[in-house]
Amino acid sequence: MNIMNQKGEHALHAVIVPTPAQGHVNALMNLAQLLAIRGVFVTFVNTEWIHERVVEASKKGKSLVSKDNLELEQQGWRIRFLSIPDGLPPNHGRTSNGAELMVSLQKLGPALEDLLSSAQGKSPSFPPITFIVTDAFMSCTEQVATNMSVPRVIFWPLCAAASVSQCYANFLVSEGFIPVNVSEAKNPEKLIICLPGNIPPLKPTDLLSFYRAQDPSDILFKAFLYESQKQSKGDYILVNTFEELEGKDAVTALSLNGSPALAIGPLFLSNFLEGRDSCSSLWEEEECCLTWLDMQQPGSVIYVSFGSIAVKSEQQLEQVALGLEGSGQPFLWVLRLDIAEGQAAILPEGFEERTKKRALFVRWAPQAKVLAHASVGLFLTHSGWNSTLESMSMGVPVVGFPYFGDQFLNCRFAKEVWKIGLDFEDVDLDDQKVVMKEEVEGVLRRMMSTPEGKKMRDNVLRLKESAAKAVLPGGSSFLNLNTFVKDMTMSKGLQSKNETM
Ligand SMILES: O=c1ccn([C@@H]2O[C@H](COP(=O)(O)OP(=O)(O)O[C@H]3O[C@H](CO)[C@@H](O)[C@H](O)[C@H]3O)[C@@H](O)[C@H]2O)c(=O)[nH]1
Repeated sequence: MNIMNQKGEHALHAVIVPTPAQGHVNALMNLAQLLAIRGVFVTFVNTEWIHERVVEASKKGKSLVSKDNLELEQQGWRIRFLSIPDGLPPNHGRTSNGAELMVSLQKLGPALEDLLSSAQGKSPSFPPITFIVTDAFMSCTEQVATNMSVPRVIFWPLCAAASVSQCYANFLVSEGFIPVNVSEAKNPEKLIICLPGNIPPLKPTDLLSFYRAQDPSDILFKAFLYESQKQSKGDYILVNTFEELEGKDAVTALSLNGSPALAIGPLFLSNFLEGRDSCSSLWEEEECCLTWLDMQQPGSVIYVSFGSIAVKSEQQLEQVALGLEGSGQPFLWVLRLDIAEGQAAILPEGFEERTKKRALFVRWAPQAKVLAHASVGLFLTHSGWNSTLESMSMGVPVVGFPYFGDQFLNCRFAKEVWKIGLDFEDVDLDDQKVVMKEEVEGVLRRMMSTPEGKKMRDNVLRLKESAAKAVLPGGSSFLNLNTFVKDMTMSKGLQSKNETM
């Protein structure tokens, strides 16, 4: 790929900075590929902790990223990987202590700027940096973009409604909705209808769960309010959703300063439909589960995964296990690497023996391929936004079992707004409550074998169709991404004009 375009100008060069967590890295890696296909050079900056895991997972899998090959060169497009320390000691429990991680990330600006400046000088095969795409929760990029005089593009990895609620968090403080009073969540008069964007009315418990802390000096509470201030100041806004799902107004509401705001998702879907691997798993994907799925009846398997961060108590996992057993359906369950060692302890006695003819456990699955498999009929999920998007894009209904952050909103919207699934009663009011096996079994049976479940399957199949339309050539997200690249080209032109003035 030539660093000059046909007009003799430098090609575009995007720096992409994800929040260091699986869901965020996946979405932005998919964006990196879609930009690269459109002729943009990409520098992808992970924290060292994430980078080491991607390299390690790719050694065992078939991904193209390795320690010696830190550039992904495929079909003429160029993505370069750089990494930066996250400021925490190596043995820090990053995902279990999100507050310390977030505070540390907020201070990364100077190190990021140093890294990019030295990379600019060292690599003549990459043109000068033209813009930074920053995860909405990486406020440290603000000063870097200003100092480098390049546009700062804010990428929202959440659905538009959750993004709007976060973007307007300081306003919600002034309206008295934050801190969230969980006990008022059932009061119909407490619905939040003051947010812009024509988003459905929100319940207080739909807001990011970090705002439930009643003590405003809580570290996460403060950190998310701080991010909110920075999130309203982007030069361009991109959201991982599609207009047909959430409407244009919800996306436009994310621009408080008149900057363009566009929906470009589901980001993984066009790569998936066109057979491109996202190369961003933090753990090795156990492809063997696909062969197991081949042997199951169409639409019969319940896929169970609670994403990369959510941790359910042992007692809760035991009840989930017994509920799955009682459902009578085959199931594929992702028990993550970090907790899989304790697998014997969390699974009820005799459970593995009793279910061995219809159960498979893996540590990490090729999730999109699993959801696309004809044998999968239901997804029991923590309702992370990527999992929700992947499920609807593959036409698989969901049972939501949220844990934190935006998952409560995603879960409720799946049930009440998009009508593609169910959840468990009252989980959103008290996440300490254990959902018992009878309820787990009951909800799974309602989804798998009642007319109500069939209706939700029909609804999700309609969404599957509109998601594919959105990302394929001529679709809303496809065209929005083209518009974005064109606008970045223009803003580059404007910049060089300003420089010569
Ligand atoms: O066995 C597995 C399990 C998951 N995944 C992938 O991992 C990602 C998980 O993303 P997500 O469903 O969004 O969950 P988290 O990793 O928990 O994501 C965090 O980031 C999301 C985006 O900001 C938020 O919506 C979530 O609430 C937050 O927990 C998805 O792309 C999955 O395909 C796999 O590849 N294999």
